[in-house]
Amino acid sequence: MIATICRKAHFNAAHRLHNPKWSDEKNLKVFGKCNSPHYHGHNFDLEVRIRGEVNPNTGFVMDLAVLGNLIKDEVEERFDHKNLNEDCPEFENILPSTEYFVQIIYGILKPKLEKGHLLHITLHETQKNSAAYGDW
Ligand SMILES: Nc1nc2c(c(=O)[nH]1)N=C([C@H](O)[C@H](O)COP(=O)(O)OP(=O)(O)OP(=O)(O)O)CN2
Ligand SMILES: [Zn+2]
Repeated sequence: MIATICRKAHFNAAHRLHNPKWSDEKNLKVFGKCNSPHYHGHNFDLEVRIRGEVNPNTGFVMDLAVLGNLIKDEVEERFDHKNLNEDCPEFENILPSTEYFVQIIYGILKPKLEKGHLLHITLHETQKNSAAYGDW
């Protein structure tokens, strides 16, 4: 039997949307208040879904506590209370949009999973804004 499990996590981070290839005027026009040179913060909510075969001996696709620790060690420790533009090498040449951020988190977690486990991530930047990326 195939099932999908989900673990949620939460962290805070600051960012600024600014494309260095553009003038300050164009950045302000495109990104508006998100271009503020003083940055702004978000309370990010993360949903990590794993799809795979249910192990008949445990009833688990994967132990959710193990998945929780993986997210804590690899994602929360790395990004919580960080300035994405200034503190995180992952964003050195990448805009810290939700679309790119969710793809970066996928790239961090995917190699840590068992072969055969599919991964799908949703990252909520605000209660209204989110992006998703994954194997399905
Ligand atoms: N496709 C995307 N659009 C936007 C992103 C993004 O990551 N992907 N990010 C932002 C900003 O980070 C911004 O901080 C949040 O945007 P916005 O919805 O304008 O802000 P609010 O939550 O304050 O929404 P209100 O409707 O003004 O309450 C922008 N766009
Ligand atoms: Zn923002």
